[in-house]
Amino acid sequence: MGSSPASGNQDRSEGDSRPRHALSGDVTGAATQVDSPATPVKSVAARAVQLYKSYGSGDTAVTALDHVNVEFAAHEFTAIMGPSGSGKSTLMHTMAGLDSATSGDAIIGETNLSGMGDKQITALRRDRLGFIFQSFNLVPTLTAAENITLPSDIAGKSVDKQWFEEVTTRLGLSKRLSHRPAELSGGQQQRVACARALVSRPDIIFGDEPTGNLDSNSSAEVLSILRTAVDHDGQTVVIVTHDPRAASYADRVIFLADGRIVDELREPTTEKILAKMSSIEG
Ligand SMILES: Nc1ncnc2c1ncn2[C@@H]1O[C@H](COP(=O)(O)OP(=O)(O)OP(=O)(O)O)[C@@H](O)[C@H]1O
Repeated sequence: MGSSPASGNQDRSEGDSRPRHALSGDVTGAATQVDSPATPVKSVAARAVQLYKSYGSGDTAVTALDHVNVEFAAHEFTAIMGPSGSGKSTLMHTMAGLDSATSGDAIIGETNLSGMGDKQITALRRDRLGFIFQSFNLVPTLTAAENITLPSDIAGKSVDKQWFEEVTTRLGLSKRLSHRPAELSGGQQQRVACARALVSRPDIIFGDEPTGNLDSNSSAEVLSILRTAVDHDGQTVVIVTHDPRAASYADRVIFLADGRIVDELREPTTEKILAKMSSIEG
């Protein structure tokens, strides 16, 4: 890993032959979807319906999400961007069951999180979602291998050994599995967190600024891991990021401002993202 920094869409040449969506039956986007009657309908991994979140009350109330409607397609990589305070983290956290909405629906697959109790949401997060946080969130007393299998261990699910080996080899962790987080670099720790998210084959991986604490090489590695998971394994990935270069790895970027989705880009490049950001920020 790491010898050839991975690249986002801006570096994908016309002749780029990497499989974009390896699972048959999945389509890449609206442009390919419209004309062909043979194109299957894109399935939705998660959606927000009139999702509303406010903090505080009275004069000090803040609207973090203002009746957001959005779908996250299965087997796609989506990046959420927007100015500071626009509601990115709130959207991701309510979709991922880390925070509850004031009203509206956050739906994972066919499961509506709104109205679910804490225990059910905890189980859903554990069984069906993967998380990658800016601060890695590894357990310091456990080895890399133990951290990777922890969610499955807690859920009482057996880990597919072959898949564990494939993921850890692909992520360049084979020789680091007995190390504790303090013995690993930041980039290695985040690769452990990626392996932890991937190994249980969750319905969706949510990343909250997953490259926020990484240098550019490690960022490129992590983004390339996520890109490969989507292209090669049909994983669904949704990240929040401030970094246009990170967002350029996505299939689609949605832009938030003042708690609303104000724009989106498909096949984004860093340049196109920067242009949208500056028009949104005025
Ligand atoms: N716990 C909270 N209590 C009160 N207000 C909050 C809380 N969390 C978020 N907010 C407010 O909700 C709005 C959206 O916040 P959010 O963190 O979702 O934005 P963001 O786009 O992720 O911002 P950043 O890019 O700075 O992380 C902001 O106005 C913020 O101040």
